[in-house]
Amino acid sequence: MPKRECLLLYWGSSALSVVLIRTLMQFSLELVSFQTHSGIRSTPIPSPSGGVRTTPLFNRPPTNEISPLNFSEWMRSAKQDGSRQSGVTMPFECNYFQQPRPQFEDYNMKGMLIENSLSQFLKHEKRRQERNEGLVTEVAAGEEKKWENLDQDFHIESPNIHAMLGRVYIKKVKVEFGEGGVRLDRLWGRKRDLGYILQLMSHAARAVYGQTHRKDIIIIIRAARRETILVGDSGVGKTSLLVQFDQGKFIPGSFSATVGIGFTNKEVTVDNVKVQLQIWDTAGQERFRSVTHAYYRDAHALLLLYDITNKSSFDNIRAWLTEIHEYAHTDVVIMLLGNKADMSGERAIRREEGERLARVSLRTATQTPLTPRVLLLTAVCSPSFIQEYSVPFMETSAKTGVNVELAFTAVAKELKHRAIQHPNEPKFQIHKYIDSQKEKSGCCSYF
Ligand SMILES: Nc1nc2c(ncn2[C@@H]2O[C@H](COP(=O)(O)OP(=O)(O)OP(=O)(O)O)[C@@H](O)[C@H]2O)c(=O)[nH]1
Repeated sequence: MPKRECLLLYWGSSALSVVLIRTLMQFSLELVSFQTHSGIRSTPIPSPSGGVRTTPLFNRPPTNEISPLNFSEWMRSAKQDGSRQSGVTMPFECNYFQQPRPQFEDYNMKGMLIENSLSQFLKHEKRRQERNEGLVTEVAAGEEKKWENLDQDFHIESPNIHAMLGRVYIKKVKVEFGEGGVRLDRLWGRKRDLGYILQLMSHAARAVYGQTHRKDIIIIIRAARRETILVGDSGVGKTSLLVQFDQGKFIPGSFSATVGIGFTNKEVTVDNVKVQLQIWDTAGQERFRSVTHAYYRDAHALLLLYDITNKSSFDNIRAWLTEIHEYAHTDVVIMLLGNKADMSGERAIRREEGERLARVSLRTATQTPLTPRVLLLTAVCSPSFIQEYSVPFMETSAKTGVNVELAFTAVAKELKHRAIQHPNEPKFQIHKYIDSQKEKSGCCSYF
């Protein structure tokens, strides 16, 4: 197959880039990788090539805006620039999306170019795989030292690309260029195979260059942090739960309702892999509902809270599930939490009631009312059936911290396993994990 140039555009996920880079190299595509990055919603630019030095590739940032249409020219002029160095990355501003697009307008785009460092990049990735460390963020978090002694010639050995891509969770793919361009969006939240990726690439190429120019291929992928959203009635303790998880403290005192929505970034290490959680704290009050709906769409996980001392917050869980069903993606991880477990003296909802609600919160229960038939159905189902289809449940206390860490860690584990399950690895059983951890910590003795 002849060599072809490829421009890979993506932002948010270094893991995904590794997989795509490997794929593209398989197809003899000469690769130039370019990563865009959200400057507002995340921490400083993660280097997809880990510890590659960040010496500027060029003395000055490119004056012209880079786009698929002027990319070759841009590269040519860049190569003539005497200041070019090898094996480096360079962050630069990229105002790539010129037209207002609501979902992107808050992004301050930054980019980085990885070029000669690619072989090192892949070597690093291979080592990581050998250590069975999965594909998540180590590349981004890599240390400079690891790069020092790597030799240059690297071969991709038996890359199980199909299997790897099968496990990649492409959150949203968007290809949209100028007039007459192809627009491929609303593809988020699905696992895609190699055939699909290649199809997408060819669509993109056609959109930009037409049938006759198939030289360059452009992919734009958004694969962000694992977004987790806290939902539930006002006053159930969503903000307090997040503060407890993030800062390990509980701030007692007068209750001030959340206005709109806020978020916290938190890194959780599961099985030696760092998972970046972006946790969104929503306002429980009805008047903010339309704001929060917009965020459901991008959620990987939803923590649905009620207050064990407040019956109506429990009764409203069904309404929340209906909303989730309507606005969130079908793959979303849902966990039911009965908060304020420290206030057992004022308990209005027994723990078993929470457990039962979680059981009948089967995927279908979001559409089906809780009729006696549904209850009967779940009552006669085997434990394994229930484990597979029920929503994980636990009681928490944002005040004492009971089960708070566990709730988020379980979600992070589930998301990590969904994204990068190794072929020989058994499926992660979130219910079993929660049960085992609860037993270990002896957390629930006072429930
Ligand atoms: N005892 C006890 N009080 C809690 C707990 N969690 C929250 N609270 C209290 O409950 C009140 C409401 O907590 P918030 O965390 O603000 O509730 P919220 O769900 O974020 O409310 P909205 O922002 O309106 O949606 C505050 O006074 C908290 O101190 C808990 O686990 N135990």
